[in-house]
Amino acid sequence: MTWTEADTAARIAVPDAFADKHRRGVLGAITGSERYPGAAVLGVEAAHRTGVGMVRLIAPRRVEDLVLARRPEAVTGEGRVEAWLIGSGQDARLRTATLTATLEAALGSGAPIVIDAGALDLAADAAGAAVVTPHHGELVRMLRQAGIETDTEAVRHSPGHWARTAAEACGVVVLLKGAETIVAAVDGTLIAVPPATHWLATAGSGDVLAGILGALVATHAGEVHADPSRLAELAASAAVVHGLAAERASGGGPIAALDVAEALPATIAALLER
Ligand SMILES: NC(=O)C1=CN([C@@H]2O[C@H](COP(=O)(O)OP(=O)(O)OC[C@H]3O[C@@H](n4cnc5c(N)ncnc54)[C@H](O)[C@@H]3O)[C@@H](O)[C@H]2O)[C@@H](O)CC1
Ligand SMILES: Nc1ncnc2c1ncn2[C@@H]1O[C@H](COP(=O)(O)OP(=O)(O)O)[C@@H](O)[C@H]1O
Repeated sequence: MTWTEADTAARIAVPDAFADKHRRGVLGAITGSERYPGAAVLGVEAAHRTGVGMVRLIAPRRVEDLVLARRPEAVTGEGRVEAWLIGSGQDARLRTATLTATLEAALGSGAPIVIDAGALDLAADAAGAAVVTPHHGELVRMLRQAGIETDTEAVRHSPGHWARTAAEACGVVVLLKGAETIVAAVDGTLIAVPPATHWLATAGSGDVLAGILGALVATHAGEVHADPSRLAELAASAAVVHGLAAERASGGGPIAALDVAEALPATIAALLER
């Protein structure tokens, strides 16, 4: 199955007269680190520009300061959230015990969760519906952790096969990034995403994708609770929005990751007008 723009437009939660920032959905983001603070900036920016009630960021002070300088809308510290985004801009090898405990609390909360980059090794601890967003190298690491041996060349050759293998082995939705983006549902169903501009192969564009997906999950958290299979559809929708925003930002030329995030509102408006 190939996910279309019409499928994607149907997964955008448009606020109505009864909307308020809490009802629309609050995304909790545990992202960024001293080493990669920018990833948190990119993810929070992308989440706001995709449309979400609120973003609560839990991060070191320097990360908070940088995010707030760009997005004063973000709220820092703990509080009620409908969904989580964790791991972007983190390195599992450098993780402190405090950060591990914070991530484990989010994973154990039962709220739907988007697991990226430096939290992928904790995916098995998710108590609720979970979607992981690895690139090829990260997928190989996840599979190894599950006792399945492969390499990036094999994943590049058969991305659908390896995404499905990881989804079934780990019990999570897998959004496998790369020149070709594929989503594997927990039951092994594959959803193909139309190819995006290759200008997307630039640092931080994956952090933007994670923020888009976080916002889509936070604004559909009730539906995901009722039917966890919805998560794969939201993952495919995030990838389509990401690709369209990249196309719009690029116009045929180079892009920086933040350009993709900035193009999100016009991209979503165009999708809804279809
Ligand atoms: N501005 C920022 O703060 C940025 C932070 N980032 C963060 O940097 C951390 C490390 O991420 P990386 O992916 O760089 O490092 P990783 O340690 O995950 O992997 C990089 C290694 O994996 C290999 N690899 C194999 N297949 C790959 C593929 N398809 N794409 C990319 N690398 C592949 C590369 O050769 C490289 O040696 C993550 O937490 C990420 O979120 C990056 O997103 C870049 C931008
Ligand atoms: N050759 C390519 N063509 C199109 N999109 C690509 C290509 N390579 C990577 N991408 C996309 O760019 C993003 C890169 O994400 P990721 O590898 O996590 O990078 P980063 O960690 O720097 O954010 C993903 O959305 C991926 O699908």
